[in-house]
Amino acid sequence: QDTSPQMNILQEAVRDDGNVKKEFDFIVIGSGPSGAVLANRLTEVPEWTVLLIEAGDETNIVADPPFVAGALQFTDYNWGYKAEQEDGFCRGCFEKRMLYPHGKALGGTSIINYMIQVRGNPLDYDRWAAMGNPGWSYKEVLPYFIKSEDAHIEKADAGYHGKGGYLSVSDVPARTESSHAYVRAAQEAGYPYVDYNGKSQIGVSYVQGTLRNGRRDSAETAFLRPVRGRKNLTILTKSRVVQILIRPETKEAYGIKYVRNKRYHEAIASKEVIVCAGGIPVLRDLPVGQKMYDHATFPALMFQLNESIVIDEEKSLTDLNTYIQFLSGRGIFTSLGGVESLTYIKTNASDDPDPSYPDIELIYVGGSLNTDRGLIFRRIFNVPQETYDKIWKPFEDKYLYQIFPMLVHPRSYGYIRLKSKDPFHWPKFYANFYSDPENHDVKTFIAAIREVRRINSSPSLQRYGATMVQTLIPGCEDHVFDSDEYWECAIRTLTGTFYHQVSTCKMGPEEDPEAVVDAKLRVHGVKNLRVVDTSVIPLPPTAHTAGPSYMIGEKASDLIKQQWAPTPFNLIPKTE
Ligand SMILES: Cc1cc2nc3c(=O)[nH]c(=O)nc-3n(C[C@H](O)[C@H](O)[C@H](O)COP(=O)(O)OP(=O)(O)OC[C@H]3O[C@@H](n4cnc5c(N)ncnc54)[C@H](O)[C@@H]3O)c2cc1C
Repeated sequence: QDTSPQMNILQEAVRDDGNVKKEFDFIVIGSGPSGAVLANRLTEVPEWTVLLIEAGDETNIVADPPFVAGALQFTDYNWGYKAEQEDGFCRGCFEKRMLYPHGKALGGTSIINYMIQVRGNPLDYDRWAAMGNPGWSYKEVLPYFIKSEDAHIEKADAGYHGKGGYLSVSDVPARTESSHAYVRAAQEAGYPYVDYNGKSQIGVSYVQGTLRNGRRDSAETAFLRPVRGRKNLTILTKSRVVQILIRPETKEAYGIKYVRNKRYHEAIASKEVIVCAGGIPVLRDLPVGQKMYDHATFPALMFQLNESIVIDEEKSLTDLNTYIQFLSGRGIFTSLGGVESLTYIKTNASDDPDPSYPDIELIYVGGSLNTDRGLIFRRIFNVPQETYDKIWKPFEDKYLYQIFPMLVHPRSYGYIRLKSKDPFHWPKFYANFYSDPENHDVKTFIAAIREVRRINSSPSLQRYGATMVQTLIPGCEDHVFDSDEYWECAIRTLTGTFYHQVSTCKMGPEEDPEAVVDAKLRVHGVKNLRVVDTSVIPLPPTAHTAGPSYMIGEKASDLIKQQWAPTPFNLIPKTE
């Protein structure tokens, strides 16, 4: 029984015989980072008409303050998926499942995400290219990252950032004293201060966020709002695509069928249909959804400090000043849900030959799951109330910071299955974390936890008496604290994700049995149909995935212009 609200629409939907057929040059399905960029860039060509179609609604100012990012998961801007129950992880989560939020709004997941902006490691892209995807090496994609960007970063590496692009990437105005202590401590532990979106990634840095004047800069505010007046751009919200129309004889995509206001409609694309729906499988006979990588985390690595230098949410929210500060783009509301700094490390579990290739990202939060007394953060990680009461509650009036290690290159991968042919049925997500035969993913996490402890022992944090919270995770009491067995139990008991599902429509050459699209993002064996979103990413990047998704949108726009533009058009890099 599917209890999704969308089911009701289907039951009530009736065939609309008075279908208004509309024809466009391009139909873009989904308005997340990739789709919004495409809608913007394709309508730069005055001769073209574009329909951008989005299942979710327009957003409003609720999404603006970065600090409330986590709470947006509990609004209608989230499809509300959950991953399936499996044995090897999340054993102690509520219902033994992870929440699997996905944005459903104009702007896609960039409406509910944490705005952490990371491009990835140069090797990520060089490896994509080496897998048979010409055009995707770091040297070739870097211009697209720069093209999108309007950077406001104090310690930016010269030559790596853009000015005047649509997407504002900035330092975060809110920084706690504890984050300064942590950044210093990481440097004392041997990590250089880096611009992780610049020359090299390994090191520590304050986080860069997609913020404009301290507010969320989403795919909608950055790429759609400034061009909504274009006559050749039609945006339809609350319109859900249920089918891509394909001529069976020629295998050519020529339009879509969608539901809007409980009626079926069709729209025709004279050139292409472009799927930017964030990896929801819509095709058949190709290995869609067979492989799904994701970035796992462990949400219970906390350290206690002896001074009040972390986020004090209660005090901030009851202080009028907090609201006044936000009006001028300052103060705690500009914090990315508490995320303040990132450290890229290569643990001693890594067997990658390249010394510049991290295997873990450490996300520093100047607070913990108890900063809001278990209201939102606990629910995000599906931590049961009893577990919260045991681990976090006793520290509610203490000062905790938390590190979320993110496994950037997991060997384990999961998959997606359709429940039925009904497009209104939610798919089933199997994350399949920690299932690689050599247990390498778990070993990497354990190595990361030990490295975090080493950083924590540096003088700048010891000055505040930083000590690890050592309450045993329920279910792991039989193990000795800090033994490898204990940590393995802990990370398999409380497990989270950073929501970076990739590879479900993998990019690769035709001879690659896992590939769904080619290096120009055209679906193998179907004409006039592309997939342009994070699902094409062939290997998990050393990044959060919105950054790569904007880049993929930029690059795809040029690929499409190269193929169809009536006159040569402002392409990067220049075509020969
Ligand atoms: C809670 C959360 C926090 C995150 N935090 C970060 C972060 O801090 N930094 C970062 O880089 N990444 C983050 N991510 C990931 C990142 O936001 C996504 O990877 C990125 O937005 C994906 O972009 P996309 O263009 O592929 O698709 P999406 O942004 O997912 O957009 C897809 C759009 O398609 C629409 N759609 C789907 N099906 C249909 C249909 N049938 N008909 C019409 N429309 C449809 C959806 O409603 C949605 O609006 C986070 C993700 C989540 C869930």
